[in-house]
Amino acid sequence: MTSLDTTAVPPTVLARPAGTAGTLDARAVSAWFGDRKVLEQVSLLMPAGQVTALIGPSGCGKSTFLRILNRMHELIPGATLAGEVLLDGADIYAPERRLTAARRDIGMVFQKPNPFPAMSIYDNVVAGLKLTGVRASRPEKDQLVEECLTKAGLWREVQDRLRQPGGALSGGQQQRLCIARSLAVRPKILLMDEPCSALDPTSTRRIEQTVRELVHEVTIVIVTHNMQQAQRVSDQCAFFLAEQGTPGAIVEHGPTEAMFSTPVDQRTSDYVNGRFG
Ligand SMILES: Nc1ncnc2c1ncn2[C@@H]1O[C@H](COP(=O)(O)OP(=O)(O)OP(=O)(O)O)[C@@H](O)[C@H]1O
Repeated sequence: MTSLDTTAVPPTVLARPAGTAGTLDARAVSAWFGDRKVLEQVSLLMPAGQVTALIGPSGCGKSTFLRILNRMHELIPGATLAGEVLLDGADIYAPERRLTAARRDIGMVFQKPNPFPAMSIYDNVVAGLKLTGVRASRPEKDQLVEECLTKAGLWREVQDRLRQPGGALSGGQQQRLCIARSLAVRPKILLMDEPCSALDPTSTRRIEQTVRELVHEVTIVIVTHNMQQAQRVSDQCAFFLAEQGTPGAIVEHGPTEAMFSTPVDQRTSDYVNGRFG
């Protein structure tokens, strides 16, 4: 290594400043499970610093689309896809791009809170660093744990018991711990797949509040079946539909307020007003 060879030393995650939300641009994304096509030419721009809600009836491909956005779809046996996903202009599926880079830049929070139950709250937060090969000193970790738990709205509740297991927290707290864990690698995008569906109304509102607080520094894409939630948290919505055995596609997308008050397509109007789905 020469003194000019900066590429040989990967910058640490901790060197990346917080507040670097990215733009995701899905272009003509199609998806298959075996020979069954489940998504048809889905294109959607998810702008930096905004919350995009993916709405639509069960089975229309929202979760599949979300998994394509951080390269989790390809892990499912028999699953294939076509199209492009650009993160700040660079295709996350480009052959030279490493899978771990996509995962680091694009975090995911799942429907069911999935902290490592026996691991301490502190270790849960820093777990992602190890998985993405990043070393951090103890003071750096201490700082990161406080920062991420604060951003996830959990610090005040757990600051005195950081060494207790993550599994001992309530469901809502566990979900906020998972959000903190995702934030620890400083992602540019956070994908959330029905993050509140297993939570009570109070925990749900707390997560929604967290989403709004976070969006200034991380772009959020959230799947939700809850139309009130979509209206409360999102800046724009995309309505997915898979009609009569056809693959899922976006019927309409746009600013959330317009999608709910003046939808262009009758099917959108029927769905957001609870007439089907
Ligand atoms: N692992 C899989 N293997 C085969 N088919 C799958 C798999 N996962 C999903 N599918 C199918 O792909 C289609 C889209 O499913 P997906 O879970 O993306 O829809 P969704 O809109 O997220 O549904 P829900 O709102 O119920 O979560 C469905 O027909 C589903 O049965």
